[in-house]
Amino acid sequence: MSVLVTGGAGYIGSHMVLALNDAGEDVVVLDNLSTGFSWAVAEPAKLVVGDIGDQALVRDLIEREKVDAIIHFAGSIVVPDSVADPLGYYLNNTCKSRALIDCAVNAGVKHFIFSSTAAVYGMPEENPVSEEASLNPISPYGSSKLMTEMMLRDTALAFDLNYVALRYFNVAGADGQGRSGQSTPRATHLIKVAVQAALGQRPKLEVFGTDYPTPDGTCIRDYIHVSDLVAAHLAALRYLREGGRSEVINCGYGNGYSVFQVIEAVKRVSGVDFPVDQGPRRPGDPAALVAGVERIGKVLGWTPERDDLDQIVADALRWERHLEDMAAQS
Ligand SMILES: NC(=O)c1ccc[n+]([C@@H]2O[C@H](COP(=O)([O-])OP(=O)(O)OC[C@H]3O[C@@H](n4cnc5c(N)ncnc54)[C@H](O)[C@@H]3O)[C@@H](O)[C@H]2O)c1
Ligand SMILES: O=c1ccn([C@@H]2O[C@H](COP(=O)(O)OP(=O)(O)O[C@H]3O[C@H](CO)[C@H](O)[C@H](O)[C@H]3O)[C@@H](O)[C@H]2O)c(=O)[nH]1
Repeated sequence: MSVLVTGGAGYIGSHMVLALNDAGEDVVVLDNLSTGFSWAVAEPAKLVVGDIGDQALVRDLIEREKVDAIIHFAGSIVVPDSVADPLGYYLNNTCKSRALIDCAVNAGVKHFIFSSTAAVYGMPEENPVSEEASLNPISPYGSSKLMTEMMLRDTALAFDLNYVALRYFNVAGADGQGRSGQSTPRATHLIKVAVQAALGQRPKLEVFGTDYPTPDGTCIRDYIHVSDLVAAHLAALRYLREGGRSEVINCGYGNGYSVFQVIEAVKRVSGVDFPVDQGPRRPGDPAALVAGVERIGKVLGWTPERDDLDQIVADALRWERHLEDMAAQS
C-alpha cells in the first residue's frame, strides 16, 4: 500500500513527504512542478511529474502503486491572483480536484485528506473561529477550496470514501533538520517576506494597515509551524485508516500574533533591525483570524509541539539562508 501525495514538491507537501518517509510509508508524489521543485521531493518517495487533472495518469498511478490514501496539496494558492484569474483557480483547484476525487472513488481509494484553508470563513465575526462558523469566502481562492470541501462531503455520503478536510490557518517555518522550507520565489507570506528583509534581500517590509481594531492596530493571525501541520496530517491518516468518520478540522494553535509582533520576533531572532514602512490596508484582510482548536485535539488527538513564534522564525530564517547558499552555488 502507498500514499499518493499530490503537490508533494511544494512547500507543505515536501514536508509531508519527509514525515511519511520517516514514518516508513511508501510514498508517490504527483506534481506538475508549476510552483514546486523536483529536488524538494526526498527519497525514497517517488516523484511522477504530471497533472492531477490527467485522469489516465492518475488511474494508472493508483493501480500501479496500490494507493490506499491520497493527501491532496496540489493547487494554486495566491489569493490576489485568484481575483485576477478566477476561472484559472476554479479549474486548477476545483475542477481538477473533482477529477482526482473521481479517480479515487473509481479506483477504490478509501481515504482522502484535503488541504483546505481558513479563507473559507472570509471575514469571521468571532475569534477563535470554530468549524461551525458561517462560510463566506471573499476570494475565488477561498470559494474554490470550499467547493472542493462540498464535493468531498457529498461523495463521502454516496461512496465508500472517508475524508478529512484540514483548514489551515497561517502556515510558516521550515523543517527543523533543515531539509525543506518555503522556496517559492514570489512568496508574499509575512514571515517569509520579513526574513528576506532581515537578510537584505528586500530593502524593507511594508505593514499593510495599522488602523485595525486590534491592540496595536495591525492584523492578528494564528501561525502554525509546518511540521506541526504535517503531524496533523499523519494523525488524520491514522484516524481514517482506523475507520474514523469524515471530518472538517481547523489547523492552528489558537494563539494570535499581530504583524508588529511578528516583525519584532524576526528582528529579535535575526539580530537585524531592517526598515519597516507603514502602508495602507491590503484589500480582503480580516482584522483577526485565530483557529478554534477544540476539534483537532478531540478528533485527531493532536497536540502542538512547535507553538513558539521565535522557533518558527528561526527555522524560516535558516531555510532562507540555505536558499541563498544554493543560489550562490548555481
Ligand atoms: N501556505 C499556506 O499558508 C496555506 C494556507 C492554507 C492552505 N494552503 C493549501 O495547502 C496546499 C499546499 O500549499 P503550499 O503552500 O505548499 O503551496 P505550493 O505552491 O508550494 O505547493 C503546491 C504544489 O502543487 C503543485 N501543483 C499545482 N497545481 C498542480 C496540478 N494541477 N497538478 C499537479 N501539481 C500541481 C505545484 O507544483 C506545487 O508543488 C495548497 O492546496 C494550498 O491551497 C496553504
Ligand atoms: O508584506 C507583508 C505581508 C503580509 N502582511 C500582513 O501580514 C498578515 C499575514 O499575511 P500573509 O500574507 O502572510 O497571510 P494571510 O493571512 O493573508 O494568508 C493566509 O490566509 C489566506 C486566506 O485568507 C491563504 O490561505 C494564505 O495561503 C494564508 O497564508 C496580514 O495581515 C497581511 O496584511 C504585511 O503587513 N506585509
